[in-house]
Amino acid sequence: MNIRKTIALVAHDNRKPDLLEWVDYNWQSLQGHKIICTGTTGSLIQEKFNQKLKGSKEVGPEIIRLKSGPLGGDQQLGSLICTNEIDIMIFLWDPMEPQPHDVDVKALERIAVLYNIPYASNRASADFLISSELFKTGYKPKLKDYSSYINRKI
Ligand SMILES: O=C(CO)COP(=O)(O)O
Repeated sequence: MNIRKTIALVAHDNRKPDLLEWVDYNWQSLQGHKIICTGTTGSLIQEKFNQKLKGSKEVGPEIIRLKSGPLGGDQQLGSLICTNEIDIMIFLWDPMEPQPHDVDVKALERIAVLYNIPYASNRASADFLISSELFKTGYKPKLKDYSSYINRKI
């Protein structure tokens, strides 16, 4: 990944206030990067940047909104991870409430682990991630070699 990173930001409804507070605190560190969100999270983060930059000449980060999570947004995000288009994911999922698309959530988490992208699922991890020296530099996650699986005899 380059210095300019593509960062996925996603939160379930009960965790959106947490994520917005985190963005509010870290918005300057997010400037210059590209942000990809599921639909509703993306609208709220866009609003947050509009608020932060109101009356300033500075422009906010590019924010791309996918579909809302339950409507396929998690799957779209997983697909972007498979094609190496996401460098980092911060996904504050709700540990207290089942979601209609729990299977999609699980699939997204699995793909994030499979592709070894830095992934934070709570605020403390997100804090460590954004304050890491590696956040400011290029970094290449090491990928496991799956060639023996791909070339297996069937
Ligand atoms: O459900 C989500 C992630 O699983 C988030 O979707 P929204 O950002 O559209 O609320």
